[in-house]
Amino acid sequence: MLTGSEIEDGLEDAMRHPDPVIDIAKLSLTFQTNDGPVHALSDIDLAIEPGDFVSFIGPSGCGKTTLLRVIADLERPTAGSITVNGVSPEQARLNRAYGYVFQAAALYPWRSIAKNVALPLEIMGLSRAEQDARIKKNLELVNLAGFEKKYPWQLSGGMQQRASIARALAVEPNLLLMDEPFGALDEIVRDHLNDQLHQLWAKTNKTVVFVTHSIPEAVYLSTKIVVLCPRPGRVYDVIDSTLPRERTLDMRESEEFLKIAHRVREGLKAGHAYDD
Ligand SMILES: Nc1ncnc2c1ncn2[C@@H]1O[C@H](COP(=O)(O)OP(=O)(O)OP(=O)(O)O)[C@@H](O)[C@H]1O
Repeated sequence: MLTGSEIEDGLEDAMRHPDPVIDIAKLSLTFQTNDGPVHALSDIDLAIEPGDFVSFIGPSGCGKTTLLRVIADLERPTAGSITVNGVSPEQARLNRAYGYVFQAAALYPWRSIAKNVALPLEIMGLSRAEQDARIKKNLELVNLAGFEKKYPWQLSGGMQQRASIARALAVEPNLLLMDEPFGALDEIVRDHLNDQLHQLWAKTNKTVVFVTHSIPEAVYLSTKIVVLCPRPGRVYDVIDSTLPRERTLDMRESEEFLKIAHRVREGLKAGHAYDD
């Protein structure tokens, strides 16, 4: 039988080393195409802890979206293993473990903002009262309270993207998967949304996996930055951020920020050199 102090030690250890939300080992994915095999992902090892904000960054074609799609069970790996919340990606998808945000807001133009957020909740068969409560809570979280009755075309691009984040959050996942959600927006709007996303993450304590091409965006938002390189798509570097969890946009001028950005840039350069 375990003694009290052994149980305490075990609990402390579990708090220090929580079970990863995403655990990837020796994972590869090869697409078979008419032009021959495409090695989109090769030998990926990665653990993502609860509450992490992880960015995948790398040049076009290095497998960022494919890796996100594997986590979401939209692609199946050809080798290796992956668990999401301790179960297979398929089971995690069935458990509605994650919300997925695409590059385009992908809102239905004939539905109001509230009705767009409600869509997955209708599919889940939630009561009307529960749907209304979740719509209200999540639109408030993304600062869109008061826009329930508007249609997507009445909102700016940034607001539409916030609405699509509210829709992803409405299923109450512990994991948010975001594929270049701000890639199509101008820099000022993007800065603003990065700030809001950071606050939202800090408030909700979700685990976020975020695909980006932008070094400042990755460094500003992430607790962990995964630098990928192409042909075959693989992990070149994993950087645990030394910035405090609380972030402000003016930190982007700090020495620490520039040091991390430099390391990401070096990784991207080295990955390209392999390709040339
Ligand atoms: N369904 C598919 N069939 C065949 N090849 C594919 C498929 N999906 C992706 N690929 C290939 O796999 C590789 C990785 O693609 P992926 O879209 O994951 O890269 P990415 O890093 O997200 O690129 P980008 O930054 O341009 O979005 C590329 O060579 C791509 O052409």
